[in-house]
Amino acid sequence: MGSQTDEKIPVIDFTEKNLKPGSDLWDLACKQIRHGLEEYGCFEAVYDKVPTELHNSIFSAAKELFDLPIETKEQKTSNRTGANYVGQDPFVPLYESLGLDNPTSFEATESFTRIMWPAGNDTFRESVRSFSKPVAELYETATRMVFDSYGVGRLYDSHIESAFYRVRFFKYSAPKPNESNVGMPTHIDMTFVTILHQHQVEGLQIRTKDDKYIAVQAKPSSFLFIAGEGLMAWSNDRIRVCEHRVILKENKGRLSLGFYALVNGVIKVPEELVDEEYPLSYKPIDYMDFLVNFFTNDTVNMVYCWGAPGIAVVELCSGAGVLLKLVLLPLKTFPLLLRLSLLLLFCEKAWEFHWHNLWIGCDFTYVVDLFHLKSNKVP
Ligand SMILES: O=C(O)CCC(=O)C(=O)O
Ligand SMILES: [Fe+2]
Repeated sequence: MGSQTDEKIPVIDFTEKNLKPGSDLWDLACKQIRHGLEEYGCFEAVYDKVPTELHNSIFSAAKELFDLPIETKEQKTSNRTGANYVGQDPFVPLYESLGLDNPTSFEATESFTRIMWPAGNDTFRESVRSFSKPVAELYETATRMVFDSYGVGRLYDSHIESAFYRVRFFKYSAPKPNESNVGMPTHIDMTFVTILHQHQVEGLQIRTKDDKYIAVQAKPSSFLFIAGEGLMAWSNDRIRVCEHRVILKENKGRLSLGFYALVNGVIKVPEELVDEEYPLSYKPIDYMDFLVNFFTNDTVNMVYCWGAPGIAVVELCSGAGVLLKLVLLPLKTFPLLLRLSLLLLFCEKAWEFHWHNLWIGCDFTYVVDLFHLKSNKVP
């Protein structure tokens, strides 16, 4: 299960000067994007508005941020849900991450920077802003193409007006000998769209429909546009939500960035996307409410697995937008009574969350029904 494949994700060249709405090149790119999103939940954008110097400066900024003491990184920086620091987590021991809201705004980046560095850090602030502006433009152009490709360009302006952006910095430490090299297990993002940008050390992998993984190369000009649950719901399930993971094969530490596009409003399936083949699948979703509910309900859902050599505990909530966590613990850690109560808790949660397609393999790799928008589904 989960072997690698040489299949290729569609690559769209955004450096092409003639890529203008209405041109043949634009129409072709729209088709390729739609194919990428429907088949893989993603496509790769080649983009030159983040030159190598900027690529290097944003990752130096990321490094400087992660080098701060944990207590500094743990401070509250935003009133929005899901921007908080995640780290020192036994479920994802190699992983650390931190979100910065409104990364194109001077005020927001200055306020974040002053919380982290009370004496100020103009280089950090300006690196974040200079990186986020062109990436926001990339998001906007690519999203216009997505809307055009479904014939709903009329809805594009209002969508962009309600967009809300966040940058999330990711850091992975190199696995120690005998430690798992899973940086982040397979999951989906609760964003509308995430644009991922890697630095030097590869690790990002995309899960295909037939349960193979495509490794995404780390190049300064490469940005991976991945569909979160929001875009999947908006498209009435035509677009596949992108399942992805991070595996650290190079035995080196790794930095990466996520540009999150969220929606400050209601996601509603456009009427053009409802037909006999795709009957309406989602009720309107107040997206911020959906995130707030998810994170504040403090859902700790455990999946318990009997049998040697261990016990798998999957927790479905964390502040990072990380939706799935896995840990292996020796069976002897759990006395019989605790095992029984975990099993009961699991059955109850499985029922509550409609995990229809849950299974756990004997090697403790697993797939849980990952989706969180179940309560918004039209029955
Ligand atoms: O590190 C990466 O490239 C991706 C991280 C990720 O998918 C996540 O934290 O949701
Ligand atoms: Fe992710």
